[in-house]
Amino acid sequence: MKIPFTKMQGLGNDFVVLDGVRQSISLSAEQIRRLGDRRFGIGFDQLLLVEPAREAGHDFRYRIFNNDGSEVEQCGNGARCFARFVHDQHLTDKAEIRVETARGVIVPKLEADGLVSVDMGSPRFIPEQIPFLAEADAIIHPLEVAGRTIDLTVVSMGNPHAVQVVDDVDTAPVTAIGALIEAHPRFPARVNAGFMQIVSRSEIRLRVFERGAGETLACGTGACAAVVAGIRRGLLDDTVLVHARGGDLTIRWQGDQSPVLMTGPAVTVYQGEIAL
Ligand SMILES: N[C@H](CCC[C@H](N)C(=O)O)C(=O)O
Repeated sequence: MKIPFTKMQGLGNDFVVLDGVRQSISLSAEQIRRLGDRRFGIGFDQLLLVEPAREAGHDFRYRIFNNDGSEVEQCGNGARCFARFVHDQHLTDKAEIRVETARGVIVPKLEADGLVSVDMGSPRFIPEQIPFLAEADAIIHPLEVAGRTIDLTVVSMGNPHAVQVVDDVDTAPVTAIGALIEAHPRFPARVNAGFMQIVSRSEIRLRVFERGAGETLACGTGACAAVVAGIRRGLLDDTVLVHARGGDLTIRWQGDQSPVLMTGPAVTVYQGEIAL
């Protein structure tokens, strides 16, 4: 069976996007892994599947699969590419769309300047909501990793994030320590590991070792989680420029249960079709 696909990227975090509205698509984890293979398949960090909404008042459903085939709750860079895709494919003419995800509704909006802004919903901190094994919410949770104690701030943006502050992201042990945090037993569903360097109260540099994908050039939910973590720690103001290795995002959060707002690019690279 041949299926059409669109290759997209948000700050170098790359995606294959499939239209599950005009055609019913069901892929096994093995098929997703094969499509995601950068030599034997198309290659992507995540696969995004667009589906019809299940509830009235919503425009679409959005499913996200990591490169390792795992289905996950949320993807920030993917949300911007999703919005660009459904607009360019004429699946909607709305600039602002309401999208169902596994953990709530997000609202991407195509901006006049070509960027895409997304209301990513409110962050969650209660350990069971991350999920993270801990007695109670705390701004900093010490975690034993490879004989070291690392101070983590844990945040759910629908998907789980563990954020630490480092002096220099360029020299931080992202691959070695990120992999150990991702698989740490206190994160029963694994976790995305963020490494944040504070440049000023309105600017950070960030690298993320993503659950199920390894280090990516940018992580949208990781940027949201890092800014929320920095604000909770009293290190950042409510609007922050985030420098990822693939480019910049602007993240805004005004605390408590207010939503996290993310703005950044979404780019179509090419279209193709592939035999499954
Ligand atoms: N690896 C993530 C999903 C993709 C998130 C990232 N690509 C983003 O832009 O938010 C997870 O397993 O929760």
